[in-house]
Amino acid sequence: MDGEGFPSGRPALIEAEDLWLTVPARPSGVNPTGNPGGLDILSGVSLRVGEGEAVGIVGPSGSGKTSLLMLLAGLERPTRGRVRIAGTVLGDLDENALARFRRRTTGIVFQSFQLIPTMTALENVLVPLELAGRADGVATATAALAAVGLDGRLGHLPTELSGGEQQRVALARAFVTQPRLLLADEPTGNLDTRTGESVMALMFSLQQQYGTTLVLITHDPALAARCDRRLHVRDGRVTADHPLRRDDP
Ligand SMILES: Nc1ncnc2c1ncn2[C@@H]1O[C@H](COP(=O)(O)OP(=O)(O)OP(=O)(O)O)[C@@H](O)[C@H]1O
Repeated sequence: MDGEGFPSGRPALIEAEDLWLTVPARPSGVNPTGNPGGLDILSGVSLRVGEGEAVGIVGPSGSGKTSLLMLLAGLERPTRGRVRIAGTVLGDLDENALARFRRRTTGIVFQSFQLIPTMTALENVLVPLELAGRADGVATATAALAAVGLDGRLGHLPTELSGGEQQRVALARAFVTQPRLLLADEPTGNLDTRTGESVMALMFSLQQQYGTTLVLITHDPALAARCDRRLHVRDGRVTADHPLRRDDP
């Protein structure tokens, strides 16, 4: 199927149409996708995600999940096709406008936390607030860290925090500007099972509290099952789209 999916009954926050991502063919000339002009990482992916919806993206390693997320984040541009987030077509924006739009609209959480190593927990969470020109930065960042249970770790550097604590700082940083969209790429991939579960409980709780739209890449079926919908990606295509939790009939 083409990934248009089930109507969620909510206004769309993400509308992606016929996304292709093609990279130059490998020097060996061997190209499993059969495109002589290059290697198709994504092949005509279309999807709509409703405001406030949580979508789990599952699929084999190398199927294109992270690449799709990068296009939705505007961190990569598609070779063909269009991404519209909250009514804005990302391809219409130059790099500066795109960065501003992303700061206003999108939070991102990665498997490897991606905290700035020379900054304390508080300073890491302050970064998006300062970029947004917020005068209330310290109080807001402190409250965000308290909300993830880290009010006792404000002055700690990432190396002085456990993996679960680092990911909670990353969640605080992602949510502190209350973005409409949160993109998460295997956020529990580097955590043990129990820590991963508590980080995920926190992420879903913040997502529901703020009504954030969530796109979550995961290899964990239990995590995908906590989403409203589950998209299967295989060989650069969306091959199935299942409604789950709240949209179940
Ligand atoms: N810039 C690039 N140049 C060439 N190939 C790339 C590039 N980026 C990604 N790929 C290839 O595209 C395919 C999809 O990669 P992607 O990281 O999106 O997969 P994934 O589904 O997220 O995998 P995983 O579950 O292992 O993280 C892979 O085969 C990868 O090697």
